[in-house]
Formats: sequence, C-alpha cells, structure tokens
Amino acid sequence: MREEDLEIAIKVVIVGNGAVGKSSMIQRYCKGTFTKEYKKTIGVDFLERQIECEGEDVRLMLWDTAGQEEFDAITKAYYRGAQACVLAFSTTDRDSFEAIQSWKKKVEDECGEIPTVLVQNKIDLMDQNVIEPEEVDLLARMLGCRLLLTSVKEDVNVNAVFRHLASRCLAELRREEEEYTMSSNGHHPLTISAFGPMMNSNKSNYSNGTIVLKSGKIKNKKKKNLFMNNCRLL
Ligand SMILES: Nc1nc2c(ncn2[C@@H]2O[C@H](COP(=O)(O)OP(=O)(O)OP(=O)(O)O)[C@@H](O)[C@H]2O)c(=O)[nH]1
Repeated sequence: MREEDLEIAIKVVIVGNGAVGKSSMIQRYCKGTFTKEYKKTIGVDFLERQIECEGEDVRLMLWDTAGQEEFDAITKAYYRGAQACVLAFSTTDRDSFEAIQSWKKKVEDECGEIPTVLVQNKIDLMDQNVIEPEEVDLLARMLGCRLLLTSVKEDVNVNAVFRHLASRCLAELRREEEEYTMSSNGHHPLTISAFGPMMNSNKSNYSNGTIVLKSGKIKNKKKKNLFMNNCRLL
C-alpha cells in the first residue's frame, strides 16, 4: 500500500487497570500473537494496523497505556487527540470493573466524548468470574457504550472491538465532511499527524517524534480525499 493511500488514520487509546489484558489485546490484533507472561507496560506503548472498513483504507494507531496509577501523569498526555477509546476490565478482577468510570473520566477530560467500547476481557476464565452479567450490562448502558466480551487468549471478539470503533469513527468523519463541504470555500485546513515519544519496559529510551503537515487545495472531490479535510492532532 502506498503512503498516499493512507488518508484515514484513527488514534485509539486502550485504558483500564493493570493486567486486564490491554497490551495482549493490541499484540493479538496487530501481531496475531499471545503470551502468558505478564510484563507491565511502563508509561505508553504503540502499535498500528491497517484495515479495510466500509470500502476505506483505515490506519488504526493503537496506544497502549499503563494501568498503574503511578504512570497517570505520563499516560494522560497521550490521550490527547484520541478519536476512539477502549475501556477494558477483566472477568477475574472486580477492582478493574469498578475502576471503569474513573478511566472513562480521565479520557473524557482530555478528549471529550469520543466513540468508546467497553470490553470485558478474559471470558475464557468465566469459571473465575467475579462480576454479574447484569452489572456489566448496566454499566454499559450507563456509559452509553457498546459492550464486547473478549478473550484475547482464545482470540474471541478482538477484531470486533476495533472494527466497531473504526466504523463509528468513519461515520463521524463522514458527518464532519458533510458539514465541511457545505461551509467550505474549496481549501482544506492542515492535517497534522504527530507521533509522540514512546517508552515501554523493553525500550528505556524515547524515540523521536514525526510531524506531517499537509495543506493545499482540494483537487478533486473523490470520496477518499474528502477525509483529508479534517484538522486533527493524532
Ligand atoms: N486467560 C487469559 N489471560 C489473558 C487474557 N488476556 C491477557 N491475559 C493475561 O493477562 C496478563 C496481563 O496481560 P497484559 O496484556 O500485560 O495486561 P495490561 O492490561 O497491558 O497490563 P498493564 O501493562 O500493567 O497495564 C498476562 O499474563 C496475559 O497473558 C485473556 O483473554 N485470557
């Protein structure tokens, strides 16, 4: 795929308590692998995957954040500019379920209301379940989020999480595009893509950021290019 084809990039943050399976979910989705070992995320990590969704090429940029509160100050900065969010908790960890509202608030404080999925992970461990299904349904309704039950280990529903978010974001972009087309004078504003520094337990150093700026006139009104009209910090 050529770089110029990658018109749509969506930044997704995955949040939730430690050990609920956030890193595993991203690894599963982007690399197709699963490991039993638990290596806690230090600060923030990042992986991406390109998918086709509703006829569009979409680049999903998945930001894996540390679940431990001690990293809150670092991770918060990375929520900025996110267009979608995964709120994850574990079937076997009641605290992680009870922390969901506070995770939602942390993301909302930085990003406002963005498409969000509530994910109950580790459903392969239902025999050790500590949360009633009714409680989970109630929480999803209260938050106004789609609920998905996943097992990263058994690869159940992981794709559905990100496909749902991509689809919601596309709908949002199309709506914005319609609004823009109605009010535009033919110029489109800057598209800004900024990759911040990353750090995880394997890499103790920060990597350099990349900033891409695009500006100019809309040459044609092909559907694909329409998504470049948005000005966003990724
Ligand atoms: N049985 C089971 N184990 C899982 C599943 N998903 C993840 N795990 C295990 O849960 C542990 C924690 O997974 P991680 O992905 O590291 O958790 P995390 O949420 O990224 O944790 P932090 O980096 O501390 O925030 C690991 O030992 C994984 O192998 C699952 O669906 N089922």
